[in-house]
Amino acid sequence: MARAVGSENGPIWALGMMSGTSLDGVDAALVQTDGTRVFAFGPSAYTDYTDAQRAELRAALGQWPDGSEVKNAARVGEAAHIALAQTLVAGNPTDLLGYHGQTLAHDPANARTHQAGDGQVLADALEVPVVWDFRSQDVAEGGEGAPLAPFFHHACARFIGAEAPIAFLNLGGVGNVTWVDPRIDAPEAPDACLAFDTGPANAPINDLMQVRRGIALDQGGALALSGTANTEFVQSFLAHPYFTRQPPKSLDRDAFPDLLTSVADLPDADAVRTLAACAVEAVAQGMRHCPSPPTALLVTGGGRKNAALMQELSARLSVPVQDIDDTGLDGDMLEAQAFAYLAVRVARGLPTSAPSTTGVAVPVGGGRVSYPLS
Ligand SMILES: Nc1ncnc2c1ncn2[C@@H]1O[C@H](COP(=O)(O)OP(=O)(O)OP(=O)(O)O)[C@@H](O)[C@H]1O
Ligand SMILES: CC(=O)N[C@H]1[C@@H]2OC[C@@H](O2)[C@@H](O)[C@@H]1O[C@H](C)C(=O)O
Repeated sequence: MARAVGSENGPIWALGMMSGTSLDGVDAALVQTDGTRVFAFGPSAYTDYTDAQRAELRAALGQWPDGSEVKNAARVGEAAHIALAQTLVAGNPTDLLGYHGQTLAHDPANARTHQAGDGQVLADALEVPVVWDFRSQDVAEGGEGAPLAPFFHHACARFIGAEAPIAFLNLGGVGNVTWVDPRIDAPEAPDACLAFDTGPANAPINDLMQVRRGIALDQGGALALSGTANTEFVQSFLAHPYFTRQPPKSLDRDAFPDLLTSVADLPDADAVRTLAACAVEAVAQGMRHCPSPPTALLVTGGGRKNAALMQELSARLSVPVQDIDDTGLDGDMLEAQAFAYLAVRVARGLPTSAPSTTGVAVPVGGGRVSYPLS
């Protein structure tokens, strides 16, 4: 029965799971899709990593599969994903799983990307076929391996009935933008999407809060709102060659390793406000690459709850900036839903990225499928 997943054409229920770069926890969400259209969104769930789990994952950041901390990280990640998936699989029909795994290292220039864990372990534990290792094929064929959510954004734009170009901004640990034209049917068509990572977003803010205040994030952006950005620093940040590179382009979580030390002399509030301003300016630079002005910028990911980021985005951009939840989509679950959608595309032999989304030479369907042994 499991092997029929790829040969049927109708909608099925897929459970997508994502553990993002901010290392906060795991998102899981069900989507009913045929790999082209979204038919319905199902229940979702989230689990925070414990401090111990987060520390074990963090210890493996930057490591490749032979790294000394990788086995631990894989075990921790798999266990957290399995426990969360069980809560959803038990009560909901689930035909397929999309398992992204924690990105530990990402180096598309050298055709390498590494997400922790093994889909076979999940398939066996959950008794559901699992699509995983979504990014390797893309980087092997010359792509950036990221972002991969753009095809799903295209489907979402059509789901909400958008009739003109619209953009999605994910403010996770890293920021990424997808510009989509929903009037074009196939997301892999050359003019349907343009996508790229904008720059650091919440990751440096979280890191700073952790180092200076011993807390995980700047709740609501309150601390940033009480500070003032150091514009000189923001300008020097913008001189980084990443911002003049043409998209598609992607970033590793720690691609700007000097950010925190550079704001070391600023008071906490000014330092965090400066990092927020950097994230916003990176988006503003990125928006210049859009083929046409979008009708709106729909902000998804945890950063949409940071009022400093949202206020500055609105002030800085000429397009309307909107919390994606206002459209009826779920900004907390969009990435997990993306990997549900992409899993079905992989199972059905449809591409998951294209020259316009990752810079890959031709549209490519990444991902491996593991079937339960029993
Ligand atoms: N209420 C809030 N106030 C301020 N910031 C918040 C709030 N909620 C979440 N965030 C920020 O958003 C982050 C989580 O966002 P999200 O879950 O979208 O990131 P991610 O999926 O881990 O990263 P990525 O998309 O880069 O893989 C948190 O680590 C925090 O920085
Ligand atoms: C290599 C990797 O895991 N990249 C993530 C990260 O987090 C945000 C941004 O950087 C994006 O490129 C990507 O994730 C989303 C889900 C994507 O592939 O669309």
